[in-house]
Amino acid sequence: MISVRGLTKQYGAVRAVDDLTFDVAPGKVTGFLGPNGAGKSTTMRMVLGLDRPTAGSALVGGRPFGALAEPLRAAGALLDAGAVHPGRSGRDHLRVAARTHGIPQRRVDEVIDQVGLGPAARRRVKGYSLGMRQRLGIATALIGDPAVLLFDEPMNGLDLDGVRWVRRLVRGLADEGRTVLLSSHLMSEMEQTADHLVIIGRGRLIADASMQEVIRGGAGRRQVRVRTPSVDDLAGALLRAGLRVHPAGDGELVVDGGTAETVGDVALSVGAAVHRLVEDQSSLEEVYLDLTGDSVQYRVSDAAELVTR
Ligand SMILES: Nc1ncnc2c1ncn2[C@@H]1O[C@H](COP(=O)(O)OP(=O)(O)OP(=O)(O)O)[C@@H](O)[C@H]1O
Repeated sequence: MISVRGLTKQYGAVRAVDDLTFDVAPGKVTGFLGPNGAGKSTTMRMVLGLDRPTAGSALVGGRPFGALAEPLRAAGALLDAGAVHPGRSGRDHLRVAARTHGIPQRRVDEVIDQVGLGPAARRRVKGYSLGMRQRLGIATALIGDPAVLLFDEPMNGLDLDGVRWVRRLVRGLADEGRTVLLSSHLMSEMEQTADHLVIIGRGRLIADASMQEVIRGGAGRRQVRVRTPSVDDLAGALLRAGLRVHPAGDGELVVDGGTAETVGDVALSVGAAVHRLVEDQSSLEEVYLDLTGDSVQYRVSDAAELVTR
């Protein structure tokens, strides 16, 4: 369990994290989302005691990370996969991490297997691809067999296979009852992986809800597609019920704003047979863009303005 209360970080004039309060529960994958510069990494660093909060607190298992007797056993993290001594082999890096934290050396080979580093573990890190560095970073996070895991952009630099592997890995870790906080800009991956979402913008909390709730919250965009042999009757009844209706041809209507239940009930009330009824939910990407639209710090249009100045 991670508990964040009133967490705030001020860097000079920049309020990187602004009065954040949320919990990350065990047994779930919690996605941590926000535009560039929203404060995700700074929050994770404060959870791990790598940055001192200006105000508020971040606790791991009820205690500040810095106060934990065996920190790597309590929480493991992938923050910056580049932060590894380049002259060491991956295996040596893991051996040092294990030795420093009193973790049995057998864990080194276990995590090498777990992340699929294989024979590459004996090669120097400076020859690693970004994907191999990510795997090593994840192995380091796992070495203490921790109850809490924080992964900042673990899919960066991974190919499709690697991305799917991370998805299965984090799912498995959550299913074992661990607390998993995962940041990623890959919305479709997040939609498939996370159970719960914490969304921030400009350091502030925008949403803290289950994936279902967040996506349903985008219900303004929800559309229902209905096919009926009685297009005119049904369209008229839906309009009278206050819904917006667009004919989509081939006996199909697209209804804005309603749910499958309301459209089905209206059809029943006018005796219109329903041959197909589908609710198109917004994608996480659409809902996310709506939610964070006001808090995006850097926009393509801003960059274009800078170039033309
Ligand atoms: N050490 C620092 N000194 C000064 N400002 C900082 C420092 N670290 C972060 N910031 C600023 O704090 C804000 C939040 O940055 P942070 O890296 O936490 O965002 P993020 O959500 O992780 O972004 P990204 O998705 O781009 O990784 C940004 O405006 C950033 O420039």
